[in-house]
Amino acid sequence: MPAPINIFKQRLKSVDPQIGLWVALANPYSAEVVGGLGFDWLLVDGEHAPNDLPLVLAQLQALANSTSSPVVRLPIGETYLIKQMLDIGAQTLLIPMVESAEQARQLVRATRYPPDGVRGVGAALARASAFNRIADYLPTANAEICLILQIETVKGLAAIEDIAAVDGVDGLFIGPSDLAADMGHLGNPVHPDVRAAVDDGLKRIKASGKAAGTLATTPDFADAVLALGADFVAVGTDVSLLMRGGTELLRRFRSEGGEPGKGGGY
Ligand SMILES: O=C(O)C(=O)C[C@H](O)[C@@H](O)CO
Repeated sequence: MPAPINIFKQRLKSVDPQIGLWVALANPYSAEVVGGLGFDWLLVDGEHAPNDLPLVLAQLQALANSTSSPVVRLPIGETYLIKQMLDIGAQTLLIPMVESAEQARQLVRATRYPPDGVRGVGAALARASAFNRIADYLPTANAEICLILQIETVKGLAAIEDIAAVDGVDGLFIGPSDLAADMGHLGNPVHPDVRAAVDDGLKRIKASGKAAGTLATTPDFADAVLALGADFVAVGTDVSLLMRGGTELLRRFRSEGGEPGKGGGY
């Protein structure tokens, strides 16, 4: 029996875009709630949500029966973290702040077993191999790993073609918030200059033959990048859904209710 098929990776080859949701409440119960909504993918955020390895594991377990594909974002692209996330069963990783082809090559090697890479062999202990019940996990795991690298600085934008050309990189994700900050528009991911840079970056990623994705902070933003041909787009976050829904509900009964966050949507 081989490693589990990575549905998210497979769907990147289809013409239909994958619509996702950012999951940042850092809780397996709420992850299970959104896991039943029907999004194509759910981003378990290990960078900006208070997620540690055990909590990411609990959310992967909570999503085990969901039709949504879990994508796990690491706080940083460190080899040991990649090893740990793959061993607990993550098959699609999002790595922030990538700015060069050399960095991309190192990240690819961290996701692959030798001789293609340096992933440590611990499958006998790992959820990823169903605790060694998947007899052919080791020879089949590499092919089911999907590596998405984040482009979210001006330097990263300039290196898109070099990064996309690295074998083993399956997609590039443009991070509008950090890109806006690096462009001098902190807190305004929908600034016209940022929007133009995101759109141009997505077009270049597509032209490179790799999958292009982003987090659209407003519905208009989502419509625009989907029209450009983006392959995987997160269209909201669990945190903002809770904040916006709670704010609007309270305002229904109490006029002094607060305002949903203005930080660029979500
Ligand atoms: O830079 C971005 O935008 C992203 O990488 C997504 C954000 O980090 C996400 O956490 C929402 O703020």
